[in-house]
Amino acid sequence: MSKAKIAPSLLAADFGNLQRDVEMVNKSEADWHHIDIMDGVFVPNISYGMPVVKAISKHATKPLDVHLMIVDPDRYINTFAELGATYLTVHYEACTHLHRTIQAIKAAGMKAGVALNPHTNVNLLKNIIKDLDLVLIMSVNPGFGGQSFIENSYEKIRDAKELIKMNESKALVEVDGGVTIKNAKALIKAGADVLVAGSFIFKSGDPGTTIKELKAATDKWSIFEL
Ligand SMILES: O=C(CO)[C@H](O)[C@H](O)COP(=O)(O)O
Repeated sequence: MSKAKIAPSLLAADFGNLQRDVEMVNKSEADWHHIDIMDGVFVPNISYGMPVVKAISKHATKPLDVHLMIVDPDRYINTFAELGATYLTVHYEACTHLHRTIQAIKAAGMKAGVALNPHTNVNLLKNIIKDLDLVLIMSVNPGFGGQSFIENSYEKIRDAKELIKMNESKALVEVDGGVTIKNAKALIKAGADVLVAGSFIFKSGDPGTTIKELKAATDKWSIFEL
């Protein structure tokens, strides 16, 4: 099996020192920059918008993994392509015409992901899974960092992996919310390919070292213990 990727969530970064924190991720052993866009409508919080993503993109040297927690995401697909997003993930619950949205993301040159809220059944993706590059299992209710991990997420990760396998999809399984070094092993064992971690990394005393430790631990589990 391939090694799990680490995607630090910049939602937990110090916005007064955003360039410093983006450069810390550049220099670290993390794989992607995870960028959370919240509109105050789909989720009860507003994070940041295009000017901030533009500033992140200017300094980031790793793939931008953009998670849209917004209604009607089709309006901004081309904008995020221009801003340099590698992955663009929309919410299943926010898309009336999900197939059309996914095709538009791919036509704009990005990899397409679908995120599922904690209550949303993974099997609802059955008819679109072959078209996806990423399935994002939300392991907290989206909108805020620093929440507790929802335990039934392990089962959803297993379900997503099974659906991907059954349909010969190449989609990666990403998990987001309440991820720490304590649950990382179980998440990888359940089938997670990408771990998003915000508070655990940025609220630690030394984020670069925390990423290194998380990466070292996940590499070990990916190779030797599963
Ligand atoms: O999408 C998100 C919130 O909606 C965040 O990426 C997620 O919550 C990560 O934060 P933390 O690791 O602090 O839980």
